Amino acid sequence: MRLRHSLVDPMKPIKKTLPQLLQLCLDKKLCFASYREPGCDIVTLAQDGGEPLRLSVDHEISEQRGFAIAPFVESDSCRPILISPDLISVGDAPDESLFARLEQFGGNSLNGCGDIGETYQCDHAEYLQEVDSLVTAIEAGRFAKAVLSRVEIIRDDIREKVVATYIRMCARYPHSLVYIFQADGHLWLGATPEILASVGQGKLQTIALAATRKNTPENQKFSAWSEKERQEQQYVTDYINDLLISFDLKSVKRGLPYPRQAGNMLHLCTEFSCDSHEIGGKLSPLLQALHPTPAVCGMPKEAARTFLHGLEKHDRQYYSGFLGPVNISPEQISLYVNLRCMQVCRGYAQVYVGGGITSDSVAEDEWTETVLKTKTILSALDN
Ligand SMILES: C=C(O[C@H]1C=CC=C(C(=O)O)[C@@H]1O)C(=O)O
Repeated sequence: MRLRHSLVDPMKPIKKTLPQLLQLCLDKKLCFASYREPGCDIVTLAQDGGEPLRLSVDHEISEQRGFAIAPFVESDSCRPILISPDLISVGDAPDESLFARLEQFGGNSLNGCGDIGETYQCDHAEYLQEVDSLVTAIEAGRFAKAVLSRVEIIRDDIREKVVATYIRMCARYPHSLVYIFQADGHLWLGATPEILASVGQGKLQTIALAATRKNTPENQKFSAWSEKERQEQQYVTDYINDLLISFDLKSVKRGLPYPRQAGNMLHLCTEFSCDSHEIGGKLSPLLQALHPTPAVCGMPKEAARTFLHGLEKHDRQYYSGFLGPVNISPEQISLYVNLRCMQVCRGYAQVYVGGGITSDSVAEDEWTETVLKTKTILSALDN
């Protein structure tokens, strides 16, 4: 009897894949990030050495190169950091040689999912009460809008599912920045639709994004959106508009609001752009003034921030901070607000969601909206 030739040539090494590259970065406890911007290839970058660069106010972001991550509020366990690109892989078929190089890279036992201790998870009834106390404060004239957030804890060890979830999210959310990063004791992944600031091809761009509906053909028409929803987004538009004027940017162009897709949802969006030369190569002062916008904090900013600080019992950490690639492609910066995201820890994971509250908010509807937002991550986690 003659044996048939095997279809696999035993002498030819089997090509390794992007999921294997990402798993190697996780297992070696490297500082790394992988991301996919709308319409672009997946980019993976890894750093040789276990600690990311800590960013401070002295670092002008446009002079850096790497994947930048900034928290909502800086703390000892959550700092603004930059992962350096000692190795870059573009696309989903990484070159074989990258695996050998990665094997030589040094990681850090502190990287990867730490056990930071579960964050406070407020339940349905408590969330409704928090919305009501915000509405009361708004009616008393303390501020006009505040963005309340909460955490949903998954009591399961999902570390083995992280890479597959990220790959699924890349396929499912073509309109979002999809990312995974591991650094400084943190492991996060997310799919965010909100550009905070992007610079490239001579343009600076940002958007005012707020108000949420399910993605249906009817909701894709601006006319379907209520006065409450339009007002909720208008606060963000006015804030960004005034801020760009205060920076004396003369070439600012502003579009009309339209419903913009974000996974299974739509948000109202107004696009802003101006000539990037007007900021004279200095993006950091603008970022510091811009962030957090009323899409994640409130209006006026300080009054809302102070009230939220007293109300929310969890630490937002990197949720509603911002992150993205800085000069990975030359002179191209894309920073997104960190929404629709999950922090992976040893034995559990935490999904962060929030929503804008105004005087017309109905507490139960606000809860339902946050449940919808958790689905961005949870549906990709399951299958
Ligand atoms: C704060 C979040 O979303 C913001 C962005 C778009 C729509 C929002 C809203 O409808 O409230 C939020 O302002 C979040 O997803 O956690």
